[in-house]
Amino acid sequence: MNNPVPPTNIEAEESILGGILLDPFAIGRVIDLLTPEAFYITAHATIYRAALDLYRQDKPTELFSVKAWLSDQKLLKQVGGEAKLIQLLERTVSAVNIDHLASLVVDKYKRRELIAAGHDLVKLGHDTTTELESVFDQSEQKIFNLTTNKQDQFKPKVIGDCLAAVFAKISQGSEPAYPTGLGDLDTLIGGLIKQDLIIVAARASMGKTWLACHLTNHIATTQNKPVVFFSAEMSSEQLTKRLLSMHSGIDSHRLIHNTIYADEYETLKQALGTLGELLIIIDDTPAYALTPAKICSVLRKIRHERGELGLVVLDYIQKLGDRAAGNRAQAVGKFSGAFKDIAKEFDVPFVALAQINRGVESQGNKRPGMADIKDSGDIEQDMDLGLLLYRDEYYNSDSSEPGVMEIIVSKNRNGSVGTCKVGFDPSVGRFSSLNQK
Ligand SMILES: Nc1ncnc2c1ncn2[C@@H]1O[C@H](COP(=O)(O)OP(=O)(O)OP(=O)(O)O)[C@@H](O)[C@H]1O
Repeated sequence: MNNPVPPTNIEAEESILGGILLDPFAIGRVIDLLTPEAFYITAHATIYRAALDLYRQDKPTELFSVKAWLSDQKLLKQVGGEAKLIQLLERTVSAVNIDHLASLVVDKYKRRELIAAGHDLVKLGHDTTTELESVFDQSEQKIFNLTTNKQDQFKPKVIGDCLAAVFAKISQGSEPAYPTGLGDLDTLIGGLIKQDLIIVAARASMGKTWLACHLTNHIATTQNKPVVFFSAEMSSEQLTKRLLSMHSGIDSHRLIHNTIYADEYETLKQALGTLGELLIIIDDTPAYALTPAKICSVLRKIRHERGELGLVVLDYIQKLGDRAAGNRAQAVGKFSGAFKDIAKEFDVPFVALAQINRGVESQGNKRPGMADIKDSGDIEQDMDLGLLLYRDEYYNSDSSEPGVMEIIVSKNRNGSVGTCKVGFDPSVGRFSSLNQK
């Protein structure tokens, strides 16, 4: 196979360096974007490194200083001597376009990185001594590292910059949180806050998925932003039927079994219309294939095509990863850490459902606590908000509180803890605020 010339933009590299030699303030405009590694020509990277070092020492980056620095480091000859620096300077008229030129150089650098990652993937593919799953994981990670701009997004900021951003948000009245539509819960938690990892935990069949459907539907309806539901538990068909049941009020079991009554068709059609308007995106990749890298790449694509995300939901955390692995708590902890990072990176609330240990059944008071979360690992530290669900009628058929779900706010980094009660109809997954009845 012939080796094509790697993507480069030598002219832009030269103009950037010329601009830096010409204008003492120019480097400050590209320093966050451009690293020395981004230059294809080694001599260019060395000259840029010299300028960076001078800039960090608060020294000018003009010809004489750069030449002196290179000479002191015995690098002047290597980069082509003083003649090279003069040539760069003479070819440049101004540094006015330096930011744009930097983005062109970075673009080519990332393409070269992609090609290098491609070669690594080929090597990984040939390495039959490594388990296929690990090969896939490593491959995804390589691409993930390339496509995330975490360094750019999370670079250190001086407090003045933080204050400016904070003030802009306050004066725009920008919403840091999305109401859940359940008044009492919103009073306690102040809505679902962007960048928070929210864990909704309960025993099987308590209503976690229904609550996730409610939040999905409410945020998609009120915020008009994409809500992405990763359903490792149910197929997209089952989940769609759940959402359709919420909208139509038609019993979910009958929808699941495709046995609706003739007089329900009209209602069904209306529900199809309203639900079809919402930007709810279901990803039912099976649990074994659903890695944080995969979640990120799906979210990145959706954000690119549809704009800022409103909510991410995952059903459910213990279903992911190698379930036969020895240390499940560690494995689950790895996921919760990754979900917190995703919430931050995408500036979105991330709701992850979680199972509760069976042990809670043997307690006198069957209301779960944080310690009851299965394979809890680091979940407790990673989460910003912990919601534990409890229904008395789940345990007592003659419960004095039928149709009521308790939402126990057991951890809340941004507000109070406590319990609120909401109305819940499990046949159609509808939730209501009891105080507003
Ligand atoms: N059509 C229906 N009529 C009555 N109850 C229903 C109906 N559909 C679902 N349910 C009830 O809703 C509850 C299931 O809710 P959901 O699936 O949200 O629970 P979950 O906590 O996510 O459970 P799991 O972890 O098992 O998935 C169960 O108690 C089930 O009996």
